[in-house]
Amino acid sequence: MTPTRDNILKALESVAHPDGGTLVSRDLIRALVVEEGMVRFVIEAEDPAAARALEAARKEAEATVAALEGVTRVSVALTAHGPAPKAPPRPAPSGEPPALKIGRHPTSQQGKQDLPGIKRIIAIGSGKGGVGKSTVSSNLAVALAREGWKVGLLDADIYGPSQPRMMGVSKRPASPDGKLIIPLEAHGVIMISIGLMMKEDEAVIWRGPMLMGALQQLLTQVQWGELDALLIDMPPGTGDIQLTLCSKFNVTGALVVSTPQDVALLDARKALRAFQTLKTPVLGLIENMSTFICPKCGHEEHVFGEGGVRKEATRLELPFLGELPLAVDVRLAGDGGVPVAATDSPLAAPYRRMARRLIESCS
Ligand SMILES: Nc1ncnc2c1ncn2[C@@H]1O[C@H](COP(=O)(O)OP(=O)(O)OP(=O)(O)O)[C@@H](O)[C@H]1O
Repeated sequence: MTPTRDNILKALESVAHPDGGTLVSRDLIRALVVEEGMVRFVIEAEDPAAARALEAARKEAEATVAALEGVTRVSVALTAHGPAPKAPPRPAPSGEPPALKIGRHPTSQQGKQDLPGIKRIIAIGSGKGGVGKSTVSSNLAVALAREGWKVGLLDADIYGPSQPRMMGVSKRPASPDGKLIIPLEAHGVIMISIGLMMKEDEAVIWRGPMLMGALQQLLTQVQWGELDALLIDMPPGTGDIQLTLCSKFNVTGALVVSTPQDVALLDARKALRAFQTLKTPVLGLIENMSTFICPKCGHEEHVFGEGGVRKEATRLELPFLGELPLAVDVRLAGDGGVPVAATDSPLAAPYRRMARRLIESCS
């Protein structure tokens, strides 16, 4: 059997850290590479002293992996990423926001972190890309704000941050002291996007630890103020952002968006399972692109199938928050920077209903 990344990490869950927990639970395994039978990885300690204390754990990790079926060679290195106390960060010049510390590992936390002043953190995820997760996030944020909630929206979709376009903002957020980031406001929603924090031509290949550091900064360094809910537009699929968010922060719950199409539902199940594994309650399933009503003749077509997400919610005994139609005006509104939920269009109604259902279920 060829060893996989997953079964190596599983095996490493048994290797204890001298200060409690394991190498895996403390998130110290980096750069795990599996090439046929050859396995290489790094155990990254806080500082050189901690690295020395981990030598026995390194040997145990090596032996544990070497004992796995299919492993022919193992190489485990110990590194320390904080060789000397760092100088305090220089404030960014002239009110510029601090650069996201790409490459920085998240500051370790004991237990899950609350965000002061924020009553609820709600992750909006999907299994598959392109099912409308960002469209739903912006419209739901606006609809909740119209219902009287103070709402924040964090666009954490590093693969394609679309909230600046959908919410109609493009300004780089300011930071008078170079540390706290002042969020922007659009359509009654306080927002920040990972896209607004990066220079336009900055091509970044994000690795897990980089993402985690950047996400942690956006959650903790943005001056969110008092919020009834902070909605987080997650990248599609399951990955490091989901893992960091749900394991390091007290996430109230997750909403999962899917189209009724079978393939999208299959992926949505994976996202649901991942949230459940991370012990994050699923607050509801949302069906996007449920039905298409021809604006010319009024004919209704179930382009991606009918009622699939509702059925799935019933099957899994999870709340179903509603169906959202596929409509050209929803796309045009999003492309134009004014979510349809912020307008008087009849298409705002399903988002309003969804917002009311969510508020009800939270009270
Ligand atoms: N209900 C809808 N009616 C019409 N167009 C829609 C609807 N929902 C989403 N779209 C359009 O589909 C495209 C993809 O939507 P969106 O970016 O919200 O999806 P996503 O799941 O966030 O995608 P990604 O995987 O890129 O993050 C966008 O052009 C959006 O305007």
